[in-house]
Amino acid sequence: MPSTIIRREEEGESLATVELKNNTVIVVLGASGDLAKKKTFPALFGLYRNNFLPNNVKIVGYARTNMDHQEYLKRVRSYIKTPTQDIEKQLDEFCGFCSYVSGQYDQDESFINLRKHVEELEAGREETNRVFYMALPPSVFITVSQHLKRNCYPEKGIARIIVEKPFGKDLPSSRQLQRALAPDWNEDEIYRIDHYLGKEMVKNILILRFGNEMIGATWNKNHIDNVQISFKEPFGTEGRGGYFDEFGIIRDVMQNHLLQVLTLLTMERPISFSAEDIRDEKVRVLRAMPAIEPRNVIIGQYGKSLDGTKPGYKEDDTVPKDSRCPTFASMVAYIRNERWEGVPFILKAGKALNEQKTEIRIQYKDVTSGIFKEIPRNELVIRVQPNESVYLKMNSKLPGLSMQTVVTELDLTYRRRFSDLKIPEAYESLILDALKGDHSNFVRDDELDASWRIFTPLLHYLDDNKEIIPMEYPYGSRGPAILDDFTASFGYKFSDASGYQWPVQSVEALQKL
Ligand SMILES: NC(=O)C1=CN([C@@H]2O[C@H](COP(=O)(O)OP(=O)(O)OC[C@H]3O[C@@H](n4cnc5c(N)ncnc54)[C@H](OP(=O)(O)O)[C@@H]3O)[C@@H](O)[C@H]2O)C=CC1
Ligand SMILES: O=C1O[C@H](COP(=O)(O)O)[C@@H](O)[C@H](O)[C@H]1O
Repeated sequence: MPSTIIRREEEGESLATVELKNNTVIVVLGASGDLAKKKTFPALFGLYRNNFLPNNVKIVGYARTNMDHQEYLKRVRSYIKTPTQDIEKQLDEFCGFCSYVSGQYDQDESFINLRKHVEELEAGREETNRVFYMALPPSVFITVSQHLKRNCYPEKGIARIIVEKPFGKDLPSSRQLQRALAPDWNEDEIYRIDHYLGKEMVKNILILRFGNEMIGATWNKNHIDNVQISFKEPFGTEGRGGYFDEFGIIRDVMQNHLLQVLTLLTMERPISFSAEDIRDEKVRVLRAMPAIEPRNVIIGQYGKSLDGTKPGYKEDDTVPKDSRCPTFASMVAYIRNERWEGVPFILKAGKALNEQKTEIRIQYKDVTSGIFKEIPRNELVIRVQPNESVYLKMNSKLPGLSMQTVVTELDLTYRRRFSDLKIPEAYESLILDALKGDHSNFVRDDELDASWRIFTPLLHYLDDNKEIIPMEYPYGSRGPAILDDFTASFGYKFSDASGYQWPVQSVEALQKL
């Protein structure tokens, strides 16, 4: 009987989009690391619990750490934390198909050893599909991908390689990485993860835009004054200072996560929801964005909290005492096309701020003046996390006999709107996409190139000009003091909205204002 792979090829099915339902081994390289612990294994377990892993799947961990099978399983169990206690049986089943191989990242013998182990697990299978998940530091991406190709590439099945960011530090290093991967892995086999593309509300952007005439019709420079995309974390780089100092907030979250969000917000309607149609439109809009100009950027670095209880960035032992690394940045991107000419897209990202929040705020233009003395602008807010929601801030008449206006909102708060809500973790959704052969939520090579082109001149400018020192902001604040003037200078109007409170307000209290 011919293998299903051969049949599929004969029938003209592209192997790139084949769903791996059977005969699959997933190898997690870097299985002892932080990413594997926090994201990869919990996501694999989440997929298993929901019956989304291929039938009879095997999961192999690979890392340098020496440990025996039992010790490894103990680790895997400790990685998986769920609030319910009823998972013990499922955890036992999950561990039943997990195993571990220890080896080096730069030695053929180690990878030959890995192959032998995988082959034992595959014994009796006609088709041998292998998914390699690189939960590894970028310094070993290339050597590992080369060793995998040489020693572990399946002869009778589909191979896929999932690569984690960072994909380089600038345009030249990203291209170098691309050139190193390209001879061994074709673009169809590579899945570059940007985990923001797996987030529920980020995946919702195209539906909100293209599935609602009301939103679609106003989605342009004629109606939208400015857009803010904000990423805020209430904790510093504690424990990760060594890694972070080499990258900084712009490379860590802006060039990738926030730019991906911006791209989905601004691309034109794709011909279909297929991966290539979506990615073609994303590349087109990225190519219409000029490089970020340094004069449209502010950078900051957190110092001690005002009450002195939280340490400043440079107090971390792994951070150089004279570090100029930005832990906060805000910058403005523009798009030179008919739809967006002149609209500022304000990106803001920071660590050690006052709250945890990722949101998109679309601020509409002022209504024609005349009948209103002062009336706030409409804002459409897409709250990516936490408390996923979409709300449209709008003006309404205050109930009663007067003609007083009040800011209120059309509110789609997910946890109130949907019962039995379970929002999948971004990594669950992305690993499932990779198993399904769906590249829509992964970064294509030309997309990566276009995104680095937008950021590289700024990054080099900041790296080279040693006299540029980030502005200090206190741990736990909203960022550098200049921030509000900066956003206001690009047209953002902050409206205190006369005591606006969400979710409910008393009419009587508002009448007294
Ligand atoms: N469904 C839901 O979950 C809803 C929740 N709400 C909640 O109601 C509250 C108010 O919401 P909303 O009006 O949208 O948001 P906010 O008033 O909290 O913030 C509006 C924007 O203004 C910025 N900002 C805050 N203070 C200033 C300032 N002094 N000068 C200039 N800019 C400033 C914020 O930036 P920055 O982030 O940098 O501080 C943010 O981008 C929030 O807590 C929101 O979460 C409202 C509606 C629905
Ligand atoms: O990629 C990264 O993202 C996280 C934030 O991810 P989130 O899903 O919690 O929003 C960030 O903390 C980290 O510095 C960065 O490398």
